[in-house]
Amino acid sequence: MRVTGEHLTVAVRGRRLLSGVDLVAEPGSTVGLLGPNGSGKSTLLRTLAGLRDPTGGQVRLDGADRRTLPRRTVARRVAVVTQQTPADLDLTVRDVLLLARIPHRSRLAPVTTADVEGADRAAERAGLPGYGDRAWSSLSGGERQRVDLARAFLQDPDVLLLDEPTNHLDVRHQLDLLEQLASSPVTVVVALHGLDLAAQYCDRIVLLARGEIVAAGTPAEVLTPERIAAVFEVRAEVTIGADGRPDIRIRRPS
Ligand SMILES: Nc1ncnc2c1ncn2[C@@H]1O[C@H](COP(=O)(O)OP(=O)(O)OP(=O)(O)O)[C@@H](O)[C@H]1O
Repeated sequence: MRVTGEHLTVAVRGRRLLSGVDLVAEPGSTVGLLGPNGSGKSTLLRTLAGLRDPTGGQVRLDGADRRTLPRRTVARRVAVVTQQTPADLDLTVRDVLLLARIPHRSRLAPVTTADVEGADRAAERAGLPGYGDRAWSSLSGGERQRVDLARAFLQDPDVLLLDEPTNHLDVRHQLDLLEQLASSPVTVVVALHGLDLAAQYCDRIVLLARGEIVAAGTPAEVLTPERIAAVFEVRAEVTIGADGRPDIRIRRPS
């Protein structure tokens, strides 16, 4: 499914959080949103996800205005993982995973054994075997994040919108997740802070600063030392590898 943001503007009390942002995520591609703190990455993701209405512009899914599509269709086809999962949910890991199947079940249909088995298998795939009965609130930050991501995949969506999904993950789980995203047929838009990981795994990068797009294109086109210095105010050495992707080394300030 193609995700398009057309000239998206978001303003709150006269302050522009996004200004005329255009973005296209082609079916099956992985698009990375990069930018400094407060540059508008979460606002853009939440707007694409329909969690926030744009003040101007529109979001299209395969060309159709998102607002004209039935809610249930969108809930089935678009999975969202934001940074704002409440910590005090009185739910088990299995309960949280079962939420993924709600848009796929007919109304009032009970949870089936197959649903429960599917949820437990998803926990196992997330590296959390036997965690089904564990209280959600007892999980570590990284474990919660892995369950959240497992829930998104269990939804079997066409589009995944992820806000900093690696921020609690150890390095191996970061790589596992990005491998999974890059190799899946799902269209992914993902906000990331790691320039090196984004460069290695994303098909395209959209670089934001102060609510506007500074650059968009392949990682090699966008992540040049000059642009990294201008936007992030750090010095970086960039070499292009045999695969055409930039290898980014952030230097200690001298
Ligand atoms: N509801 C709101 N009211 C006022 N300002 C807001 C609101 N939501 C976000 N902002 C502001 O909009 C700007 C963009 O925020 P956003 O969370 O989109 O940035 P971000 O790029 O995701 O940042 P980070 O890297 O820190 O997560 C910030 O300056 C933030 O303070």
